[in-house]
Formats: sequence, C-alpha cells, structure tokens
Amino acid sequence: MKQITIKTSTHSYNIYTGKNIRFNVKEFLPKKYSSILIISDDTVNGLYLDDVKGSFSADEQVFHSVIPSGESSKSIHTYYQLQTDAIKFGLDRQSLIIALGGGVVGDIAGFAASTYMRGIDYIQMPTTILAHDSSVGGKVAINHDLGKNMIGSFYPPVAVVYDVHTLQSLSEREIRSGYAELIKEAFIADEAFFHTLMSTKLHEISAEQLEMHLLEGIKIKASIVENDEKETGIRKYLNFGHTLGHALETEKGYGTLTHGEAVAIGTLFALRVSESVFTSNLPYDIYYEWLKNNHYPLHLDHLNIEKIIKMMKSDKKAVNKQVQMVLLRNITEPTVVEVDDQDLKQLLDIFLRELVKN
Ligand SMILES: NC(=O)c1ccc[n+]([C@@H]2O[C@H](COP(=O)([O-])OP(=O)(O)OC[C@H]3O[C@@H](n4cnc5c(N)ncnc54)[C@H](O)[C@@H]3O)[C@@H](O)[C@H]2O)c1
Ligand SMILES: O=C(O)C(=O)C[C@@H](O)[C@H](O)[C@H](O)COP(=O)(O)O
Ligand SMILES: [Zn+2]
Repeated sequence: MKQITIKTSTHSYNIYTGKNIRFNVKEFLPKKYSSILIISDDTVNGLYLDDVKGSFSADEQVFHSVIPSGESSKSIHTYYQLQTDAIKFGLDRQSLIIALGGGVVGDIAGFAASTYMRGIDYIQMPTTILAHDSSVGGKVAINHDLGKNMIGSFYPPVAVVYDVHTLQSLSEREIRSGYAELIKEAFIADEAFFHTLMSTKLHEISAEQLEMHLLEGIKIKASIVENDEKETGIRKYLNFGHTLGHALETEKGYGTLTHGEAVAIGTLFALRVSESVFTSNLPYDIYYEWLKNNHYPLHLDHLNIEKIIKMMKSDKKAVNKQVQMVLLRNITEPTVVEVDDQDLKQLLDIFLRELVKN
C-alpha cells in the first residue's frame, strides 16, 4: 500500500492506494463515526458494496444509497434524493459519507456531504481511472442543464481510499476515458510522462503499468491543489481541455460522451488554439494518432457552433463573458489566455471540419 499526504493551507488528508484495501476501509478512517452512509451507483453497488460494508461490524450503523450509473445522475433531483436518504437514515453531524464509485458518485456524494447539516465528513473511494483526478482536490458538484458542475463547492474529503484492484472490472470505454485526464496532467506538467503515455497501448496495459500511471497522475494533481486549493491561479491549468470538453458534454446531453472522451477532444482543440496563438509546434499529430489508434470517438456530427461558443462563455473560468482557455506555450508550459469570440469561432469551425475529414 502507498500513502500520499495532501497538505493545503486549510486541510490535510491522506490518499491510500493499494490492492484490495476496500476490505479494510475502517482502518483508514481518521476517527469513529456515529453512522455511515455509503453512496454508490447501480453498477458499483453490485460489484463492491458488500466488500466495503464487510469492513464494518454488525453493531455499527452502516446504510447505503444507490444512484443510477452515469452522468445524468449528477443532478439536483438525485442530490435531493440523497439528502432525503440521509435525513431518513438519521445521519447526524458525527456521521460519515463514503463515496464508492467513479467521478459521478464522488462529485455528487461529496456535494451532498458538503451541504448536509452544513457539512459532514466524507471519504472518496474511487473505482475508475478517471476518479484518480476527481477524488483528489475537493471539487464537488452537480450539473445544471445549462452547464457542467455549475452548482458545487470546494470541500476536501477526510481521506481517499483507492483500491486499484477494482479497476480490473472497467470497460474499455472507461479505461479510455480515464487516460484522457492522465494525458491532460502530463501535458501541463510532465513531458516524460506524456511520452510514456503515448507509447502505451490501452488494450494491452498491465495492472502494474496502470498503477504507475495513476500514481504519476495523482502526484501532479496533488502538487497543484496543495498550492492552489480554490483555483485562484495554477489550479486553472487542470482545466486544460475542459473549456470545449464541458461545452460538448452539455450540448450533446450528459452521458452521450463520457467526460474523458469530451476532454480528449477538448485537449486536441486546445493544442490547435495554442499553436495558433503562440505560433509554436505542439505534439498535436502524435496525440491525434494515439487517440485514433486507441479508438477514441473523434467524430462530432451536427454541432451548433454558436451554441458551443455560448456555453464556453459560461465556463467557470470566463471573465466578463469572455472565453478564457488554458493553452500551452510549449508542452508543460500552461497559461490562461482570453480568446476573442470571432477567432474562437473560426478555429473551432476549422477544427471540426478537420475532425470530420479524418
Ligand atoms: N471533482 C473533480 O475534480 C473532477 C475531476 C475529473 C472529473 N470529474 C467528474 O467525474 C465524472 C466522471 O467520472 P467517471 O469517468 O469516473 O464516471 P462515472 O462515475 O460515471 O463512472 C463511469 C462508469 O463506470 C462504471 N464503473 C465505476 N467503477 C467501476 C468499476 N470498478 N468497474 C466497472 N464499472 C465501473 C460506472 O457505473 C459508470 O457507468 C464527471 O462528472 C466529471 O465531471 C470531477
Ligand atoms: O481539479 C480541478 O481543478 C480540475 O479542473 C479537474 C478537472 O478534470 C475536473 O473535470 C473538474 O471537475 C473541472 O472543474 P470545473 O471547475 O471546470 O467544473
Ligand atoms: Zn476533468
């Protein structure tokens, strides 16, 4: 088992990673709780809920709530249902929520914890590759029909317990999705890691390689959120690929593209815009070929560019309704740049035509 400690100016918590640690969750809790609510989705529930529950003794009050799997569950409706469950189960201020699942469960369960009785403790138990990103750093949220993660807060967990063995049951699509965020982290912070990832074939990845990649990703994420917990500066770089990515997820309907699929396309676009703004050469072609070889969906039909741009303007980084994109001056040299609407429209139009052609 490995342990990484996150220390921000206000919080400190541990991330534990290892095989089969889900069976011993109780050992990782920082204190005794009056009751526990495990939140998972209907896929993860069938796979891992009993293992996690088995960690607690029969005389402890352990409840569970199950939400439908998928992005459309990150909604005000599901959030309200979770609050209803928590009240009915009698959770008090000494209770704990456990978010057992991918980023959807992590984000909504964390947001439920951050607001239940004005805030109770929660731990993240990520079960997807992508959730190496979502479980660290304390961004919790639900979606609005008009935008991703529009309702949320910064609310760090008291621990992250990452049983990497659970990743063995992920589908190929979810493996792809998770790697999009690892590559994002490599682009902004670690060139050697980027090249390692570009030489990885996702369909033949070993559990050991995967664990190494996850640890690299977590280290990058940890060092950024430790220095800028509330995204006043460098944390914005973790949004590389998300300005378009989030707009695509919203416009296509939540769950049509996975978050990672949308971020992969958003990252390609951010590389193109970076090349145009900084007249530099970035590894666009290398990344594009890698995405293609690993079967990422790159064709976007019937997109309304005006609507996409409108959504990019309501992104959380926007200032005075002007799109702010994370761009790269060079690989591992991110910066935030305001992009003019007309330039953006033209670049997006060319980019989308190029994707359709290939
Ligand atoms: N808070 C943050 O900092 C942050 C960072 C990145 C992403 N996110 C959010 O995370 C969400 C995406 O997370 P995700 O990709 O994990 O999606 P997800 O939670 O929907 O999980 C993807 C799918 O995999 C299934 N699944 C989960 N674990 C499994 C397992 N071990 N075996 C088999 N199937 C499993 C789920 O049921 C689901 O169908 C998005 O809402 C995104 O906005 C948040
Ligand atoms: O941790 C962060 O900060 C990130 O931006 C990580 C992203 O991968 C993640 O998708 C995040 O939820 C996006 O945040 P948002 O503020 O743009 O909603
Ligand atoms: Zn993301």
